[in-house]
Amino acid sequence: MDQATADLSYPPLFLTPRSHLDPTPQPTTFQPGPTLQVPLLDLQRLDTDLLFQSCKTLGLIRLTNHGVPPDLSDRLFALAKEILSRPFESKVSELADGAVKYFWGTPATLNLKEINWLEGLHVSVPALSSPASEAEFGEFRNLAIEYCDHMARIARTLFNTLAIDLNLDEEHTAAYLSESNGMFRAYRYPICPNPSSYLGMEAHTDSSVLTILNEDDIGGLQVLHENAWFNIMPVPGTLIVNLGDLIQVISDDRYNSVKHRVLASRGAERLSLGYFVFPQEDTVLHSSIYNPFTLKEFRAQVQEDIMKTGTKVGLKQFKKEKAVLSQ
Ligand SMILES: O=C(O)CCC(=O)C(=O)O
Ligand SMILES: [Fe+2]
Repeated sequence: MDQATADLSYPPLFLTPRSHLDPTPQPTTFQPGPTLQVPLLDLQRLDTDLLFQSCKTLGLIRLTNHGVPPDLSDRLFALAKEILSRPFESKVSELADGAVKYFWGTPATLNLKEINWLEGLHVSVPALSSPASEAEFGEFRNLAIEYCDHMARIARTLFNTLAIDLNLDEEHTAAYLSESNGMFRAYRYPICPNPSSYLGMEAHTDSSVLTILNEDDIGGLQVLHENAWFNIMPVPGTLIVNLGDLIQVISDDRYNSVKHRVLASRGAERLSLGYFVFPQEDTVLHSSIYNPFTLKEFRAQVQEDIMKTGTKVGLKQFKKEKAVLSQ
C-alpha cells in the first residue's frame, strides 16, 4: 500500500484511482519548467528601484530580513500539519463553521470546476481576532494571530513604499490596504498518484492587493512569465510576495498581478502558508483602466464567473469599455 492510500487524513477522492474521478478528464500534461530567479529584497534596507521594477516586470519578489521569527513559522507549520493530518471526517465535522474552516479540492470558498489537489485551513483574520474564537482554537489561533501581525507589518511596509511609485496620497495609501481585513490559509498539497493529470492549485491571479507566501522545502510553485511557466524554488527563511489583482488596478496596469499555479505533489506532501491583504469591503478602487469597484463587488463577480464558467475570470470583467476596444 502506498503512502497516499494509507493516509486516512486524505480526502477520500484523493485516494481513488484516477479512472474513478472524472468522466471527462482534461488532458493536462505539463513538465516542470525552467527556474526563475526571483529578485531578493532585504526588508530592512529596501532597494526601491529593484522593488518597483520587479512589480512591473514580474509581479513577484522574495523577501529576506523580514523579521518573522523562524521559530514562529516553524511552530505554525508544525501545528497546521498536525491539524491537517487528523482523520478527514473529523476535519470536515470539527472545522465546518468556526473561525478556522477546513477545505479540500478547491482553495477555500471557491467552487472551481477542476479538482485542485490540495486541502487546507482558511482563516479570516477579523474572525480569528474575535474573543469567541479564543477557546475553540487555542494554540493555532494564537500562533496565527502573531504570524498575521507580522504579515500585516510586512504588507504595510511594502505598500507604503509602493505608494510612492504609485503616486498615492496619504488617504489612499491608508484606504487601499486594510490590515484588519486580512485572510490567512495553511495549505497541504497531498501526494497525488497521477501528478501529470492534476494541479495542486490551478493557474490564477490572486484577488488581493498583496499576497505573502511561506513554503516548506518541497517546491511546486510556478509563475507565468513571458508566456512560459517557471519554477520558483524554495529558499529557506525567505518569503515570496506576489502582487494581486487589486494592486494592478490601483497601478493602472503598470504592476502585474502575476499568474501562478502549484504543481500537484509527486513524492512528498507540500505545506505552505498564504496571507492575503485587501482594502475594506466597501472602499472604492479608482483606476484609469477599470471602472470603479469595491472588493465586495469584485468578489461577487468572481463567484458569479466561477458559477458560470467554472473558473475565475478576474479583472477583464471590470475593464472600461474604451480600454477593451483599444486593445
Ligand atoms: O501554495 C502556494 O505556494 C501558492 C498558494 C496560492 O497561490 C494562493 O493561495 O493563492
Ligand atoms: Fe495565489
